[in-house]
Amino acid sequence: MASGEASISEIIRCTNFAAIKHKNQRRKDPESTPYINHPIGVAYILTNEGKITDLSVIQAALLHDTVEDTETTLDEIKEEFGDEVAGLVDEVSDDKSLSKIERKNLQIKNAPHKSLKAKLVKLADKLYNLRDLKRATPEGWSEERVQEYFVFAFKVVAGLRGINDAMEKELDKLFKEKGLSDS
Ligand SMILES: Nc1nc2c(ncn2[C@@H]2O[C@H](COP(=O)(O)OP(=O)(O)O)[C@@H](OP(=O)(O)OP(=O)(O)O)[C@H]2O)c(=O)[nH]1
Ligand SMILES: [Mn+2]
Repeated sequence: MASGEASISEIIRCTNFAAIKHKNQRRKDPESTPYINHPIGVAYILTNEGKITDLSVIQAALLHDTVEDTETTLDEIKEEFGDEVAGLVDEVSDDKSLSKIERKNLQIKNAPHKSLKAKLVKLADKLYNLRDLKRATPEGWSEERVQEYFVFAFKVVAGLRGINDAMEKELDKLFKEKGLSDS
């Protein structure tokens, strides 16, 4: 079998796994969009805009919120998708036993030390979420909370820069609209 065909099968297997894991979860927008739209959209930002075709990065993107937000364990990811993908999912997962403030601060602090592949997933995750915030305000979020998320994302992205011009330019457009800029 050609390697491209093998990758297509792997990507669909991975998408199916994530869809099953997120099946009962919805986004926080007023329409309660199915949660799986987010990991699929993150993977699509990576291929379509980031021009990333590395299989492990795309798999990690599809799986990136399974361990953090569902019952899925890293061992399960390892069993199904191997050590590299499991390592990437681990790198992009917050430790949910910590307080929200601690988790957010750790993301800012740790971003510069992540692997290149994990940084790519994190950039695409933030780009998706900021576009989503622009599209619809999550239920119960004030304008202040939206702005706080932009400021938080800006600080995380500061530690992820210099790796993908296309995604960084798109992020900068959104930051600029919110009065955030590097210079
Ligand atoms: N913009 C937006 N976000 C939504 C929506 N529904 C769910 N989310 C998720 O909410 C998280 C951001 O909300 P917060 O209040 O900051 O975080 P929390 O869910 O962890 O408490 C993101 O998690 P994450 O992907 O793990 O990213 P991050 O928190 O690590 O940045 C995002 O994917 C929605 O409708 N719009
Ligand atoms: Mn996410």
